[in-house]
Amino acid sequence: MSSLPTVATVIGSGTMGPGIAATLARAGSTVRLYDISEDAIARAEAAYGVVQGVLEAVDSPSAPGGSVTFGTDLDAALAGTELIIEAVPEKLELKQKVFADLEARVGDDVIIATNTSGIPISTMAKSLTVPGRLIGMHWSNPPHLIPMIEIIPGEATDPTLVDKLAEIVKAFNYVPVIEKEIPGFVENRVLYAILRECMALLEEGIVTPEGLDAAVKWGIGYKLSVVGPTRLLDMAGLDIYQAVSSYLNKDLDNSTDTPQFIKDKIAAGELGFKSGAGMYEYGEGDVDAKRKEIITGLIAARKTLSTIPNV
Ligand SMILES: NC(=O)c1ccc[n+]([C@@H]2O[C@H](COP(=O)([O-])OP(=O)(O)OC[C@H]3O[C@@H](n4cnc5c(N)ncnc54)[C@H](O)[C@@H]3O)[C@@H](O)[C@H]2O)c1
Ligand SMILES: Cc1ncc(C=O)c(C(=O)O)c1O
Repeated sequence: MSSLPTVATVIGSGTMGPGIAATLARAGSTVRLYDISEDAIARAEAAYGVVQGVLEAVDSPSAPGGSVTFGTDLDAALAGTELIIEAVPEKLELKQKVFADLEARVGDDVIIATNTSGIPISTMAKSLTVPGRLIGMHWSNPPHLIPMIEIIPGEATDPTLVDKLAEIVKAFNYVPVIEKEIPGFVENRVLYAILRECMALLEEGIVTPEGLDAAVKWGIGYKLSVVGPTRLLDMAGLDIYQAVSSYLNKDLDNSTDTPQFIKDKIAAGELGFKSGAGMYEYGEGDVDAKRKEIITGLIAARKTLSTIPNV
């Protein structure tokens, strides 16, 4: 019997919600995608066919009976739900307000999973009436393509939820990684360590954005997609790691704040794809074209990687 919930609810239909909902629905769940914004729901509905096409292209597990319904009626979205996945903006107070609204409407046995990028689960759980039902379920963007989910219990999380959620994740053929709670969890700690150094290299004018993207894609990116960092050390030799890290580690960027040039871009309204400029400039149609190239590349890479053994 599948461990998938018969009915699941996704709260927040922005960048992450629609792909999460579609992945569960394709695997067989009845999913209700809820947002406070009518516009966000309309965008998700309009894009649903494309997301389904991507799931088809990567042979995401499919079972009959699954579906997504879209709406702004919270009670309707929660009727009969067994699992709620919260994907509203990364603001502690907002998430806590959402949890209070949810808890007022559902029974104590309903699981609340949060897609937070790194706010500690224990901090969020403090405001819950049933703190044991809250667990971290961190999907990576785009969620319908990146087949790995971090599972993070907080101090109060019911321990049985960890295995239960891991079984749900396996049921749609994703890899669950169970972690201990720490700010940023594992994936974002590693990503933000890389991004911190990358931004410092750009700020100091050591390399161009194009050069940096090429060096990371074809150097560490390509290699790390096949060999994880631990195995990489065995491949390189621990003695080499010691020799290099003994002089390099102290030279690496250790700033604790966001770089000023990024803050300046944000102040100028340059947020990336969503505003037509960011690290790069985008002309008419460029953003759509880049999004398409990225999705096409991720589909091709996932297909290839799925044929390669874990080394
Ligand atoms: N974007 C990413 O790459 C990414 C990756 C992994 C995890 N996350 C995390 O997932 C969560 C959502 O991120 P996102 O990028 O999808 O955000 P987003 O801003 O794109 O979308 C959030 C959606 O939540 C809706 N919303 C706001 N308040 C709400 C409420 N009270 N009830 C219901 N809906 C509400 C908004 O209308 C919006 O559509 C965040 O915690 C984020 O850190 C994001
Ligand atoms: C820059 C950045 N920050 C956070 C996340 C996820 O929490 C992602 C991602 O999933 O890709 C990201 O790119």
